[in-house]
Amino acid sequence: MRDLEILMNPNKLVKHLKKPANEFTKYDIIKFIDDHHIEMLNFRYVGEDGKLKTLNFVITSKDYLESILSTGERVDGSSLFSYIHAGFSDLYVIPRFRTAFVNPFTEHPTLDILCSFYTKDGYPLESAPEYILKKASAKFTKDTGYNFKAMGELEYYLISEKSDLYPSEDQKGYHEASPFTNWENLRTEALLIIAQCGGKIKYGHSEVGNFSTDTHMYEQNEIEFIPVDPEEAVEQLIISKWILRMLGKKHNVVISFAPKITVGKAGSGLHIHMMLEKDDKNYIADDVGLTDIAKKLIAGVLTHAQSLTAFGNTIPTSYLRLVPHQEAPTMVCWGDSNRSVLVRVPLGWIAKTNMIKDANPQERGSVPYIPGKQTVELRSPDGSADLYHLMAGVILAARDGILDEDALDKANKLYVNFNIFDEKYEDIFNALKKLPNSCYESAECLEKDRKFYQKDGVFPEGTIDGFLKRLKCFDDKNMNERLFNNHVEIKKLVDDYIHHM
Ligand SMILES: NC(=O)CC[C@H](N)C(=O)O
Repeated sequence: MRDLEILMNPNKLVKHLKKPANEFTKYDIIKFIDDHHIEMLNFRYVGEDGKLKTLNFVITSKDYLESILSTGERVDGSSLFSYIHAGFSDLYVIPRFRTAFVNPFTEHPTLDILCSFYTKDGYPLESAPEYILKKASAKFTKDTGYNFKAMGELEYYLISEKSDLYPSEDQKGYHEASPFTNWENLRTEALLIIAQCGGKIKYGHSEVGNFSTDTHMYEQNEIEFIPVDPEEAVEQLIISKWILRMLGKKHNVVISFAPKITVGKAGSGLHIHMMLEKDDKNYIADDVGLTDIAKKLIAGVLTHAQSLTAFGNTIPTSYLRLVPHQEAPTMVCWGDSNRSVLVRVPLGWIAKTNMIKDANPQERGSVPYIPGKQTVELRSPDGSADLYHLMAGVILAARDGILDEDALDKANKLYVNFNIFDEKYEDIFNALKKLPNSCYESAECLEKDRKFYQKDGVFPEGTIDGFLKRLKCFDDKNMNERLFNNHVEIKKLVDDYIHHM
C-alpha cells in the first residue's frame, strides 16, 4: 500500500522524500528545502472569505527556518475572522507538514504549507473552520467505528473573448474536446499542477454548460478527485480553486465558481461524494448493492439537507441554480443515477462481469477485480460553499443517520426511481420536502437545526450566529419571484458574487 502510494506519485515532495505526505516531518521539509535550493516559505491559511491567505518568509538561515517550522508565527485573527475581537486578536498559525507543496507560480523557488490556528494558550482555536471539521470527523469515527471519506466535484466556468473558428453547440459541452472547446489546455495544465501540489485527482472534463454572447464564450469545466480524509478533501478543493484562478490570471481569462452565471444555462455545483471506510474496505456497497449502513447515512444527510444549504449555498445566486431541469436538486429525496434527486447513487462497478476481458479478448491470465468504488453523492452544494463548515455539517448529518434506529425506514420512504418532475408523480412530488429557495430560508432552517450542529461543541454558538447574520443580511426572501425575467438585475447580482468563496 505504502509503496504503491509513492510510486508514480506526482507530488514533488513525495517523489523526493520517498514517503507518503502524512509521514512528512519537520526534518523532511528542511531536507527538501535544502536539496532544492528553495529560497522562500509561505504560510497559507483559509480566511473567513474561503480564500487562501499568505504570509511570506525569506529563508535567511537554517536556524531561522527551524524556528519558523518549530513554533509557527503570530497573526492578527481579527482581520481574518470577523468574530474575533480586535482587543484579543493575536493567534498562532502552526504549519501542517503533510500539506507542503512547491508553489507553482512564484518567480523564486518557494514552498507553501497550510497552517492551523491556535490560541494564546496554545490550544486549537475552537472556532477555526479547519478545527470544526477535525472535531466532526473525530466524533464520526469514535461513534460509528468508520472513517468518513469524501471528495468534491469542482465545476467552474471559463469566460473568454469569443472565437468563431469552431463554434460549440449551446448547452452541449459535456465531455467536449478540442477544437470544439477552447480551453482544454488550461484544464489539463491545472490538473497536472494540482496533482504536483498534492491533490488526488480523478479526472477533468468539459461540462454541459456551454454558451456564448455576442462578445464572450462561457465554457463549463469540471475537476473530480479521489475520496480521501475529509480535511484533505477540503484542502484539495481550496488549493485547486486558487490554482485555477491563478491560471485564469496567467491566460487572461476569468475563472468563476459562481453557482449561476445565466438563468436557463447550467449552474456550477460542488457535489460531495461520500464513502465509509474501515480497514481499507469501503462499506457503501457490497456484492449486491448499497448496504443498509449507506442507506442510513443517506437518511441522515436528507434529514439535515435543508439546513446544510446554509453552509453549501451561501449567496443569493445559489438559489437561482436550485431549479428544475438543470441537473440541480430542488426536493429532498434520493435515487439511482437520476440527476434531479438530492442524493444520487452513481454507478459503482458492482457487477463482476469483467468488462476489460470482454473488450480485450487478447488479455490473458486473471485481470484483478477492484471493488470499493461506490460512493453516494450530495448534489445541493455549489461553488459558493463554505467548505470546512459544509464538510463538517455533512459528516454530523451522516453520523446522525447511522446512529438513528429509524433511519432505514426514513431512507425507504424518500427513495425515488423516476424523474420527479414527471407529472405522473405529482402526488409523490408534492409530499417531498423542498430545499430552501433563498439565503434567508436557509438561515431559518439553520436556526431550527442549530442545536444539532452545536452539540458537543463541534460548531461553536458564535459560528452559527455568524452564518445566520450573513445569510439574513442578503434579505433575499422570494428573490426568485422578484427577479423573474429581470435580466439586468440578475446580471448585477451575478457580477456582485462572481468570485465569492
Ligand atoms: N453532470 C452534472 O451532474 C451537472 C451538475 C450541474 N452542473 C449542477 O449544477 O449541479
